[in-house]
Amino acid sequence: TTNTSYISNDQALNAFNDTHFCKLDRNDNVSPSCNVTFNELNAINKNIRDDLSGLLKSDFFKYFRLDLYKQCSFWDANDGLCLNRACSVDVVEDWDKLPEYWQPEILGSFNNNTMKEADDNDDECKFLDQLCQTGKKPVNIEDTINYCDINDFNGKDAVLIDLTANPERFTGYGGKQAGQIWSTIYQDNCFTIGETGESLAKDAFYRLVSGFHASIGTHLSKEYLNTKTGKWEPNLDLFMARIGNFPDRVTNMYFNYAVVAKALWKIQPYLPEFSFCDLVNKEIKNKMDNVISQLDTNIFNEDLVFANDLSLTLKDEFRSRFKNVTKIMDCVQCDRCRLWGKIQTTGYATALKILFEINDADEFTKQDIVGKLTKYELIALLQTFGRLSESIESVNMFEKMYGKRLNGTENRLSSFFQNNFFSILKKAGKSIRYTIENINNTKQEKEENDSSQAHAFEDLKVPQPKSVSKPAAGVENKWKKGWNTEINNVLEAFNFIYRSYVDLPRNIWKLTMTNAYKFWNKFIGVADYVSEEMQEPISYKLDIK
Ligand SMILES: Cc1cc2nc3c(=O)[nH]c(=O)nc-3n(C[C@H](O)[C@H](O)[C@H](O)COP(=O)(O)OP(=O)(O)OC[C@H]3O[C@@H](n4cnc5c(N)ncnc54)[C@H](O)[C@@H]3O)c2cc1C
Repeated sequence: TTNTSYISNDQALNAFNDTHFCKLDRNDNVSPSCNVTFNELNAINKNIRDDLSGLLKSDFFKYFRLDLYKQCSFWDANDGLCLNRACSVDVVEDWDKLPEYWQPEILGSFNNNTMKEADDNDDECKFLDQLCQTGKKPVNIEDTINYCDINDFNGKDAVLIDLTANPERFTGYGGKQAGQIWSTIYQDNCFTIGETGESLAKDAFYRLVSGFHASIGTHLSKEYLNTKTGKWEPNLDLFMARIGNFPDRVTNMYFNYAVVAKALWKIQPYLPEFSFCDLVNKEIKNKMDNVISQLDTNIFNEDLVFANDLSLTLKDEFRSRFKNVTKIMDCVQCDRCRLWGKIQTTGYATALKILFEINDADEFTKQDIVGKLTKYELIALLQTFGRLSESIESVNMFEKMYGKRLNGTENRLSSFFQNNFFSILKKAGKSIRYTIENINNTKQEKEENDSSQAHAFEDLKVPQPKSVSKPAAGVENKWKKGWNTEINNVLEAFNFIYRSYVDLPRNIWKLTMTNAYKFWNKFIGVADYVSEEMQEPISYKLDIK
């Protein structure tokens, strides 16, 4: 069910006492299988951001090829079609602007059923489903090591998509259909093998799915369509309702980051053998090297996942279940969501293949597996890492927004508590007390002075001066000051009451609009969203001095 994105006064007051965003200790390790803390991953991510973004925008990595309209094999998916413009994908039509290796005549070879066959005379760049390895030819792709269906990318109905023109963001897709996809994916975690003692594999599977889900939620919260302004902007409330209030979901995104990062780290030794076609080869390799050299082996320990006798059978089950997850993407009824869903599940599938299939293998098999990686698996791997990198950056951005809001709330609340009517009365009480106390003190001081003088004169045996009957000038001033304070306090209190009445219609209007928004969103079936301004608790809006 959708969590409400409205922050009530009570919640804000609780938040006032609880400044710990996501309730995570950033110095803790991300998981038992990751020897790295949240802070360390944040630091790594900061260092690689620029190179990674540059890489993903390069001509080599920014295009993806996919059969977007593959039949959903799980159920009749005619239900819940997303008709929003934001759900659609723009496919490439102006081919002239594309680099040579994406031209239709070269791409045309994809539609050829013989494309996977080795051909000694072929230009290496034409083997676009393989990584164009120099001196190596594509070989038969075995399906016993794959965690996804790698044929999704070379079917005759596959289209080429510029990912930079189709960013993953809020689409309005949701409701029963999206819920059905997610629950089917989570149900895939019901392993039949290794009920006991193998919880790490199940745990890893759940974390992968949940981290993927949370990462999507983070992107759609970061690029949310503000229907009032027509601008794409971050929506803190949506983020908190979907992810920020669930530390485990945030953790699972970091876990996924560690998994994919480790897979990239593992292919680094083979990087010199990759050939990304002459034009971009050097530049891409340099950038990839810059990114991967910031990672290290401690990020994730894949050896722990399948660690006992059951491991082989469990690994098979894990593989086929994850393959199912990638297939379920065909049932997503929003093109843009399906595209990014497919890319990311393929990215995770590729990471799992690299992590688990080359683990105990000899050097020849390792090279063979990495050598057989298809271009689309590599693009998906890097793009998925890019998505996770952005998710982590977004978590930190939302944390700052949350802190700012909290400070704002804190100031407004403390200003409210300092200046509300009762405080003013309390202050007034204090100042009355202060005035009376002052008068008493002055009296006491005077008496003490008189008596001490008496003692002194007694000691000196000289006649005592007569006591002064008129109040001293300082006491008179304090009376006057106290009186003025009282008048000011009364005026302030009246002003406050007056402002409350003036603001009342505006607050009633806001309350009505907030509920109308919620009702409308529910009626048209989009996420329960109330615009930022509407969400602001009304009591904060009272501009009390
Ligand atoms: C493959 C796929 C891709 C999508 N891509 C996009 C997109 O690009 N843009 C877009 O706007 N929408 C996208 N959606 C829709 C989006 O994911 C949500 O389904 C939708 O916004 C409705 O959200 P919701 O709050 O109803 O709960 P949902 O996100 O649908 O979640 C259903 C239930 O799962 C549980 N849950 C939620 N998050 C987690 C988590 N991280 N870990 C564990 N449990 C969790 C909660 O109990 C929740 O009620 C996509 C959906 C799918 C299936």
